[in-house]
Amino acid sequence: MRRGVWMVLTAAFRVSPGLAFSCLAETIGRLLRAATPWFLGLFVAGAIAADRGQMLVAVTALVAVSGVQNLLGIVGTNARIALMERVGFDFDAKIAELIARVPTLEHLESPDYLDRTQTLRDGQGTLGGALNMLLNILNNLAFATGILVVAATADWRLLILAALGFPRLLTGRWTTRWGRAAEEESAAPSRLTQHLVDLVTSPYGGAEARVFGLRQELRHRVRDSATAWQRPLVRGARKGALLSAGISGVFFGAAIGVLGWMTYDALRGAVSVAALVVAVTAVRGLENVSGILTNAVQDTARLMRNVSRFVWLQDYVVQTAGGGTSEPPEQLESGIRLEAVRFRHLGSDSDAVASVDLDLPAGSVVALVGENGAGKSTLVKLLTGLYRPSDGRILVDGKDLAEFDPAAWRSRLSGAFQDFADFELIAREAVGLGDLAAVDDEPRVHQALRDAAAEDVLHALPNGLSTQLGTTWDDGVELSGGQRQRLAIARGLMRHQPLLLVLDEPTSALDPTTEHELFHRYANAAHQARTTNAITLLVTHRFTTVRVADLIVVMDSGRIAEVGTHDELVAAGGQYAELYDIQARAYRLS
Ligand SMILES: Nc1ncnc2c1ncn2[C@@H]1O[C@H](COP(=O)(O)OP(=O)(O)OP(=O)(O)O)[C@@H](O)[C@H]1O
Repeated sequence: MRRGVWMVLTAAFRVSPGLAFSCLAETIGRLLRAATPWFLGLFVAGAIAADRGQMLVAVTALVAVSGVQNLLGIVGTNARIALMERVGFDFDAKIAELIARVPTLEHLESPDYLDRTQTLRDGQGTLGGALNMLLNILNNLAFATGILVVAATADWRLLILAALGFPRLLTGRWTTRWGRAAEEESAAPSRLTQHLVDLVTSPYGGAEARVFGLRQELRHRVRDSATAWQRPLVRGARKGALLSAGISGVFFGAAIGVLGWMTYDALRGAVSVAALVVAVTAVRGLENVSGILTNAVQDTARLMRNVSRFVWLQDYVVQTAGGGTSEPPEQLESGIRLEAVRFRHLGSDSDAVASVDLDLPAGSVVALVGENGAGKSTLVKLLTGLYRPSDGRILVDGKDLAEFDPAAWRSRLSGAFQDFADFELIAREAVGLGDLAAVDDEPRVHQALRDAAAEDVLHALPNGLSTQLGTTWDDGVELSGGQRQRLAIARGLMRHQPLLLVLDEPTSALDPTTEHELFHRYANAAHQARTTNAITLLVTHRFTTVRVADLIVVMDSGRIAEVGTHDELVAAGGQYAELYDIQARAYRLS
């Protein structure tokens, strides 16, 4: 809890010390407001004693308190709004930075992680809101403390009234529990109402509703589910209101008793009239004290819920962000070797990659084939450092991949993936981002487009490389799935001389002939550029496109089923030969 509060406070003072101090103006204003009964008492005492000086001082103080409190309120509120926004942005930036700092991808596939980060992202504003809550708590506590001090100095009996509000503090928990139970009870009907409303208002559902004459029926169902949704909430709110009214009744009953007792003492001269005036004017404030404390407890719990998600993300990043510090080699000497590499996805009960031993020689073109779910993409993610092996080692020129700085290793990779990112930027950037340093280098971008056989995509763009992609933007154009994929491939070919070029089914949206042609291009380019000793790894489940690879690796259920050249594997008559034959025949038939 302390860490959360400290985090919000330090963020506020770091983002803008001036605004952070200005927020305290509101708190001072609340303290002044709490002192109002005391000045009123001073005024009445002056009036009784016919002390004009005291009356003047008291009136001046009352007017000043009211004016200054308003002024401080305005300064504080404006500062609070500006600061909330800035703290919110500061946390947004931190969340994005923290998420990006995790070098692997496993977390992005974990339901628990996704649930938590989704809530965190949904509630990004609420981290700015956490500051708001903190300031509310501070201001309200300042008022409560002020009014308690004023009451205690006026007459001890007023503290009985303050104490009588405390049942509210205890019953606050019941109200929260009722509220939560009501929310749970109404969650399903609420979703149903939303679903029915969507059905009626969406073009597809709307069409069926009309064709099948369901409009009347759906209207009744919406009404019934909306009633079922609201009923528990209304019931919960009514119970809470009744309880609160009961506590207020007890409080005001006691207040009448205490004030009557004090009036009796005042008539006897045992209590000053000033104290009586303070008591009368402080009653309302004293009733609020318990409400303020109840809210403070509830707001603190909400604040901690918001901040604790951020603290969780920070801790998670610290736990997972480890990695080596070594630099990868400039050029591969022997290649990459996998030794008994095993990987299991979080929450899965079987290995996606099971004890794989494999040599990828430097300078080779390797094709990784296998049926859906064989483990190809998982192996690629292990090689690119996006997953860490559950067991075993990946050696790059004999050195464990885990020893390399993850960012340095990734800077020496290049590739295109089946789940490619769809950058809605101008075309030059959408390709050039493959090598950030060359993002504005048009000749390089053109070369990458040529290498990816994507020149024809460029011809389809009205403003060439300056065309905005994505129709949600002004003058943006929409490309087909295949065109977008070719731009992604071009992006993957931007980086010069990577140590490992991975093409993980980047051609899945293309027809087999184009894929075949593209792979020939890559293989030729890789063979010509052998001086760099880079490994080109092409992943596909189309066996017919991989003949030219130096090495074909067949995966099956997470294991290496076969390794060899096309001729060797065909001669072996195993899985590759069989599947190659089936696919080649199907291809010839089509
Ligand atoms: N995020 C994940 N969580 C749990 N299991 C996963 C996850 N991703 C993949 N798997 C499982 O791991 C196994 C290997 O998947 P992988 O994506 O590596 O296969 P693949 O050979 O690339 O398949 P495809 O050709 O369909 O792309 C499959 O059984 C798959 O269901």
